[in-house]
Amino acid sequence: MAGGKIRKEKPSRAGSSHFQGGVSFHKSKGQHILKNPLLVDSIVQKSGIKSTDVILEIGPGTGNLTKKLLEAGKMVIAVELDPRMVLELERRFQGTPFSAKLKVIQGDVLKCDLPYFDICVANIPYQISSPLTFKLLSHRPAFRCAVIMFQREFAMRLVAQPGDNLYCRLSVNTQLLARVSHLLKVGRNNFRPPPKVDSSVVRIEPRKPLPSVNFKEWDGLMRICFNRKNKTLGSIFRQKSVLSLLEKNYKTLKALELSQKGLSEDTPMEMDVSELGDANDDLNMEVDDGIDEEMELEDDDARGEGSEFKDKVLSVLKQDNFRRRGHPSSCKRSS
Ligand SMILES: C[S@@+](CC[C@H](N)C(=O)[O-])C[C@H]1O[C@@H](n2cnc3c(N)ncnc32)[C@H](O)[C@@H]1O
Repeated sequence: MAGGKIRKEKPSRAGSSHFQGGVSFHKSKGQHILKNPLLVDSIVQKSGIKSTDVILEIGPGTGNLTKKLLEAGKMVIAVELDPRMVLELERRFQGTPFSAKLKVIQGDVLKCDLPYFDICVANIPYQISSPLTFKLLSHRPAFRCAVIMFQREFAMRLVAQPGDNLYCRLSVNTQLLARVSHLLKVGRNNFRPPPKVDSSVVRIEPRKPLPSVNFKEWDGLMRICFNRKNKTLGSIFRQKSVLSLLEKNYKTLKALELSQKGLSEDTPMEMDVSELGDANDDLNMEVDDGIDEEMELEDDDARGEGSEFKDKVLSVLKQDNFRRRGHPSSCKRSS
């Protein structure tokens, strides 16, 4: 498999601590190696690996976690972007009983086809957190669970519940597809070189079966709910632009229903759920799209032309108590 483009970086000073086995670490590739063996043991133990498991490791680096995974499972498939790390990894296990159990794929995990695996255990480069999470969740057949080290804030957003400050589109979309739980807080000094942020290990267990939802439509709805800073659901859904967008989509849906085709083709399994993860999730929580100042319709205004649809939306808001108040982070989950 082709490797990613390697950018030349200034090597660290000889003798600095940012080396292992003669390999220097590149922060731009998220190379923060786990240096605390007790932490590695704890991650492996909490993963619940069975001796029959095929384990996927993303970004094995110099192999500190890989070694423990090889001891615990039947096979480790490790996807690593950096050819220097691949060489180091192969050198480390050459001539040991582990070499037959290890398959290394050199390349960008976001671009390669993943093989079958039972469980994923990884200390990943944080810049690919969101697309990787949704790539894993769209993988078929679905795996049993993933135990992954994330940047602390990203991890807290994954597990956030309605009412939490960090509850966002990422929380809703992930929890739609998987059960997520926080396993372990990890301080920055457990890594070499230490990153600027703290980390957390999270368990992700795909829901089986997946809820019967058209993910593209769902994500569109979530973008409307969460992308506007400091807006309540009540005011978002009373905005002229949102109402007319929803009405347009509603009419398209009705037209499709009438022509009796199109709908049954969009079963959830056929949708690519990897589209639910985008770069924004890794960088910031909310996108202010600049239409916050748009006029909200008063209920009477909203009942003008095409009012049947607007009435529907307003009645849903009223019914669920979102007419005036209720930021998306305070909406209650039904499951
Ligand atoms: C945080 S380090 C983890 C290293 C090792 N697993 C450990 O815990 O000590 C992340 C690793 O992912 C690799 N990496 C970065 N981007 C990647 C990508 N897109 N696909 C696969 N591996 C990647 C880096 O080269 C690095 O080895």
